[in-house]
Amino acid sequence: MSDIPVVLLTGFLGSGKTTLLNDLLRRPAFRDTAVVINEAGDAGIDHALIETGSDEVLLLEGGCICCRLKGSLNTTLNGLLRRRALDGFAFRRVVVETSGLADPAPILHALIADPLFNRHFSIAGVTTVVDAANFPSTLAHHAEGVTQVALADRILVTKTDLVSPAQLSAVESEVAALNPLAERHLLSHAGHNGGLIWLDPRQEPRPMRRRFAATAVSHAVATASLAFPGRLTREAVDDWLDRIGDLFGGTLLRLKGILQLEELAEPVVLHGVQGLVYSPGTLSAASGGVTENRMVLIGRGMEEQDLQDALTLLAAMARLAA
Ligand SMILES: Nc1nc2c(ncn2[C@@H]2O[C@H](COP(=O)(O)OP(=O)(O)OP(=O)(O)O)[C@@H](O)[C@H]2O)c(=O)[nH]1
Repeated sequence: MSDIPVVLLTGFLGSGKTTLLNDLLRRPAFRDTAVVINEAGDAGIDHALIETGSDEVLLLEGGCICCRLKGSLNTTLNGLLRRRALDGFAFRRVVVETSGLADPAPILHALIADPLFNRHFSIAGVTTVVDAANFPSTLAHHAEGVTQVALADRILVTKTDLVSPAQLSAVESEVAALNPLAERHLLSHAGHNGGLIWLDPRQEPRPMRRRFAATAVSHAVATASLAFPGRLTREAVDDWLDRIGDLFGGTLLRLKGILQLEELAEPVVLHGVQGLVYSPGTLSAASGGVTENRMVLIGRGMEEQDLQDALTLLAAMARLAA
């Protein structure tokens, strides 16, 4: 997979996204990063990153590219590709800082649905910043805050310096309940850990900590994951995707999988968001050596048992085809 990896950086208003980004952009290892910023209502970002720049795309000191979101994200990313071809703006990865009020699901959905995006880019994960000091009130009042955590591959808890150990532990429990599988990091000052925004570029779903994990969580977000042996046919996978599409429709927020297909030596990566599924390609043996099947499902407003049943069905199909 030689596409340009794109990380979505989400997190509620004021959680510390820009602080982390500023830190990331100062690191030599991230010189060739393009940053897309959703400007809507984000006055602070102007000061922090683009200051007086009136151009939509700005070459930052140190070599990173900073770009304001104009129109859709897809248009902006394609504009970046054009600038790369015309002006030689070289970049090898993209971080998209979403607005603090954004639900990442429709953003991922729009990217996945765009053939042009899939030709040039691939989704390298969702990093969500959680403000330890304000998380309880964010959860109580803003549904976007729930989805931002539920869909994350990596969660960075900021402002741990502003809360007591008991408060922090309550926040950690809430976060773990919403998303038991995401990698979590506690930051005492966000700016010192910007590099954590970036996920493992292998773009695979995170390894399962347990062979089977399914959790009923608050806010009606359920997560289930399964690692299972065997090989599947393409037809079996299509059939399973049709079935879970009929069953869950838009309530299935996210699907991530690595599947071993009968026809292919290397495992196939699957991404799905709100009913739409795509495969960015195969995982080379060099980038992980995954020999089993892995699937993660995240849904909203459904029974945990439904997700478990869907995964059990897929595992049964693999056994039949093995
Ligand atoms: N004490 C403390 N302050 C932090 C930490 N991380 C960020 N801040 C502060 O929190 C405030 C908001 O940080 P930003 O980085 O602007 O947050 P943001 O998520 O980009 O905010 P929006 O643009 O509104 O979505 C700033 O004053 C930061 O200095 C942290 O870990 N500890």
